Amino acid sequence: MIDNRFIEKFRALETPFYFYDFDLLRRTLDEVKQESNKYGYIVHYAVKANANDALLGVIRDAGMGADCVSGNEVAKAIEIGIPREKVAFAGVGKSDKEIRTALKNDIFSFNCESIPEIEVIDELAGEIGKVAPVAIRINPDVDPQTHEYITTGLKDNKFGINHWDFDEVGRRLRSLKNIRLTGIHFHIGSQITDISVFEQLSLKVNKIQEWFVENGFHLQHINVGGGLGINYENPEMEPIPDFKSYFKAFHDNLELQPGQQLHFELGRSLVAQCGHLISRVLYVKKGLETQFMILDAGMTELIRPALYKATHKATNLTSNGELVKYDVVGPICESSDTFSRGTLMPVARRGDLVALHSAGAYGESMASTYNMRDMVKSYNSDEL
Ligand SMILES: Cc1ncc(COP(=O)(O)O)c(C=O)c1O
Ligand SMILES: N[C@@H](CCCC[NH3+])C(=O)O
Repeated sequence: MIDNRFIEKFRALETPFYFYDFDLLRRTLDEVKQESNKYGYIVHYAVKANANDALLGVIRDAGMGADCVSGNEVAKAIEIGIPREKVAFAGVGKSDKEIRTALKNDIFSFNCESIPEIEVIDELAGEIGKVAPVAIRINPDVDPQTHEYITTGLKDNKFGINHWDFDEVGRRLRSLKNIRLTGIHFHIGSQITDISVFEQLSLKVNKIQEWFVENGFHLQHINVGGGLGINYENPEMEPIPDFKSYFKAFHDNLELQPGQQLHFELGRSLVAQCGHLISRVLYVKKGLETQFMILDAGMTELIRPALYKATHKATNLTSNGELVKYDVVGPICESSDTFSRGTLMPVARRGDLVALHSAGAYGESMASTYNMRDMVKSYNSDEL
């Protein structure tokens, strides 16, 4: 999964660090463009998945737009050179400062998540004599069949506007002068591996679109968010996700009006498999019934296992000895700082390099300095 020439380079580097394989990233972006172009669909990148500068540069060079969830993400996308007319801003709690940043930058769309938010955007746009382009984020109540913490489109989730508020939204859209409705937006969750979920979403979108048409609203675009999952258990079998089936699910089920554009905001499926967290074995220690492999990387660098009990396949890059069962853990002062339990891996020694795979999405972007640790570094295949 990681070319030997890079492993040789890793030996001289201080760990832990993220390593991004930009060749795989470019191939993934080529594939997503090829499959989405078949239907004229437009793909944006969800910056929250990974805002690493070099990685964002590759995304920009691929011509993608950016889905942002904070004022700083909006500013970063624009600073990196993503055209402002391809930048969208979502999020349930946009602050006045963040809204002003986005207004100042004349972004493509504010994806609005509540009636009070629409009113504030109207007010702040009015103060500077602008009309803000607004897409209404709708909660379609579709179960994405994923972890409850990354489920976002069920009716009791905090995200989006529910159907019982549509009439009220319609009144605001007609009366407020400093906003302009451009589209509707959905995002039902992340790490979705059952394609039929996207078929269900498409059918719900058709129904919801009917309401807007019946009420005299024209929608230039529909944004169905992101969510396509990846193979964490066997990343080597599926380095590039099945974009073909993904886009086809929408094409076969979602009815667009003439001239209407369908937008996507993919995060994980674009960047997860190109990223690996590289660490060293600090100690191997005997537990009651197990052996602990204690790495110099922990939940500060990759929080997903601690937060969602997520799996990241681990490989010892420098040992091919006999297989031993390990609990692979980090150095942080929390019992949840555990990457996996009872994992069969080649016998480990102090100093071995261990990679945690599929870590390009929600790895570095969720890293912290808890326990006063250093912020994790990163390298990519272009520079090594
Ligand atoms: C509004 C929005 N769009 C897009 C994404 C990207 O999702 P994913 O990484 O699952 O493709 C997210 C994160 O879940 C999101 O909250
Ligand atoms: N951070 C989550 C994804 C959340 C997506 C944002 N809505 C993960 O690591 O899987």
